[in-house]
Amino acid sequence: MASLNVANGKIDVAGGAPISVSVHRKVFPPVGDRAAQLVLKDISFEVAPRSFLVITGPSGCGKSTLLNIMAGLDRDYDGSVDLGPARDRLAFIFQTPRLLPWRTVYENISLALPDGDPRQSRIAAMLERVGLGQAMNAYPERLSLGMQRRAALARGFILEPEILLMDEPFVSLDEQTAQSLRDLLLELWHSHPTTVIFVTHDRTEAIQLGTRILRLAPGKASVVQDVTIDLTEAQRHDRAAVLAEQNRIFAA
Ligand SMILES: Nc1ncnc2c1ncn2[C@@H]1O[C@H](COP(=O)(O)OP(=O)(O)OP(=O)(O)O)[C@@H](O)[C@H]1O
Repeated sequence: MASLNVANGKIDVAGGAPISVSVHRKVFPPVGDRAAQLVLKDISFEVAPRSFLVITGPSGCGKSTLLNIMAGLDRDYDGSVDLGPARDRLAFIFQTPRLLPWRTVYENISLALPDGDPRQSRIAAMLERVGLGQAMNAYPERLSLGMQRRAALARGFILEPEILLMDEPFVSLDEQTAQSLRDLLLELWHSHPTTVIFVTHDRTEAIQLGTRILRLAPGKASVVQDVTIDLTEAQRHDRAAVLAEQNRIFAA
């Protein structure tokens, strides 16, 4: 298994097989009066194991479509995705937390695992870790959206995935709650190293989280920018450093 070394706040990634993505064309067929739409064209990239790739760009540029293709949820495209041996250890955290309302928080996490799986014994600790120790026997309707998203993080990380796909998981939260969830995600990622592919339209979030950013643009159907983010953990929490990086990247 690859190792993750955290030294001086920087993350060095080593070992494992990269993910390889090559989408020649993704076209949505015509719907009603709407003509067929070319959404993705000639997109090829590799993702290093244990890296944190952010796919960003404005609404409608094709971020979710690309993520769904990578997840195998959309197979109607021209191209190929090779997740390597990690393909069997994949988790997906969606924009909506997707908790079953008739199950407690604990049961929602438990249902993600087979009966008798040794990871079942780690659920309570994981819920403590994400700040839901007091809420594990509550039903989702009693939780705030931020707490539901903590539960979704717990359900994703309890699987100990090799690949974690996340589609705008912190959207529609107030900034303080979103920031606390971003901090939690980075903590979980450091202690449970995995390849993360994270979709967001939020440029600040992209820079705070990613080790690399792929930017899509509306109407282009392809990657317009592919940049490495080389910030320390301290810099990721420093507004001025994030803003400077934001100007460097997105002004280009
Ligand atoms: N099932 C579908 N059928 C037809 N068109 C679709 C379908 N899903 C997405 N599209 C269109 O494809 C384009 C890209 O959509 P996609 O959801 O991938 O964008 P996005 O960048 O993730 O946007 P957002 O941030 O708003 O979720 C949009 O124009 C959208 O309307």
